[in-house]
Amino acid sequence: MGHLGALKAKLAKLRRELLEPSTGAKGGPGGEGFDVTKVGDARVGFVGFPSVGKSTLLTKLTGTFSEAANYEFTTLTCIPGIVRYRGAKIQMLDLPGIIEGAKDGKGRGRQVISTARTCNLILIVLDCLKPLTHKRLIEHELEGFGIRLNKKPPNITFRKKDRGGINFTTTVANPKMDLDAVKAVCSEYRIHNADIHMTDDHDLDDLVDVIEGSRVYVPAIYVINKIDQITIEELEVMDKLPHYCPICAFHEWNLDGLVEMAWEYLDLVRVYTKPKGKLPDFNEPVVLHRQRCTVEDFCNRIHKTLIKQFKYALVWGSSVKHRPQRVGRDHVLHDEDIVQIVKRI
Ligand SMILES: Nc1nc2c(ncn2[C@@H]2O[C@H](COP(=O)(O)OP(=O)(O)OP(=O)(O)O)[C@@H](O)[C@H]2O)c(=O)[nH]1
Ligand SMILES: [K+]
Ligand SMILES: [Mg+2]
Repeated sequence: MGHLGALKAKLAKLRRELLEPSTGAKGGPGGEGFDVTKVGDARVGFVGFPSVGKSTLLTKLTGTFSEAANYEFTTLTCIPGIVRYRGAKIQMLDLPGIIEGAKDGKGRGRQVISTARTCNLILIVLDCLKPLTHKRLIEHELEGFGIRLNKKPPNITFRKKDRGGINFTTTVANPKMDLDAVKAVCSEYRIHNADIHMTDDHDLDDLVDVIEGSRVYVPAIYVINKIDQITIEELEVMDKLPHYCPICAFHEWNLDGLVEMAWEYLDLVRVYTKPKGKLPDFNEPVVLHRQRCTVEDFCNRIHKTLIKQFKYALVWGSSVKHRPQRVGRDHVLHDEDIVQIVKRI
């Protein structure tokens, strides 16, 4: 296991070097995405092999035209569109097709994957006639670029020290890694003193991720397109797989289902503002992400300086017992709460 740890760490270091712009033999900034401004409340990127139907999907979902044709690499740049759903504005990005080796500089692969890193959700678009092989290849490309799909950041705390050697503690009964392996990984990174504590059963890859840093954890949906070409029996099998969403972009089958699923995966929280003495504004919710949805986050979205004048907030909704209830800035809001900010005078 120690040997494996050392190898995994070596591999991760080599991968990182390969991706660093300075070492790119072909020149040019390797790690840069397309120059498209982030707008709206969340960003969703379409990643897939050429001609799986990404542009057809963008056009049908957003009404923004993106050229579609039956030859590969029809799309050569990033085409943004917007979907309005439940009061939120969701930016959708059609991207050029990627091929094997994309992350290492093939085609526009790096630009595509760098842009995918900036998304709150990735739609991996697959042609239902060859989904499994393509799925693995795309996952491999994204993972090689530090993107972790449908995964939480590992529950490993890592603290470097000046002395005392490597300390590995865990609450897990039969952990997937032992002290030797942890030491081997650390020594690859020339770390000889550190406290490492693990609460969930993670593996060596997760440890390497924690030490390497700069990983992004993004939800993903496997969008199985062109289901007009398969039988109902085949469709039923695919429909049951986790994170799968079968559609037919061309005939607009199950696009509602896809948007609904995207909404769930984005995990957004809508908060309605209520000016004093007036009815709440239900048309323009403030949209927050579930991980950052305190009253303070809400204030910061309305105005930079609002929190400085903040006295307390009145909240109506499922996050409180009374209606309204007085809460402080740390209070965590729920979807569809109504908030009135009371300022200091
Ligand atoms: N049968 C069928 N064909 C589809 C469907 N969606 C798209 N297509 C066709 O597939 C071909 C490729 O579609 P595009 O939308 O250009 O695919 P893309 O993924 O954007 O392709 P690139 O930009 O080249 O990477 C076109 O001929 C589309 O008409 C579908 O649901 N069913
Ligand atoms: K195409
Ligand atoms: Mg396209």
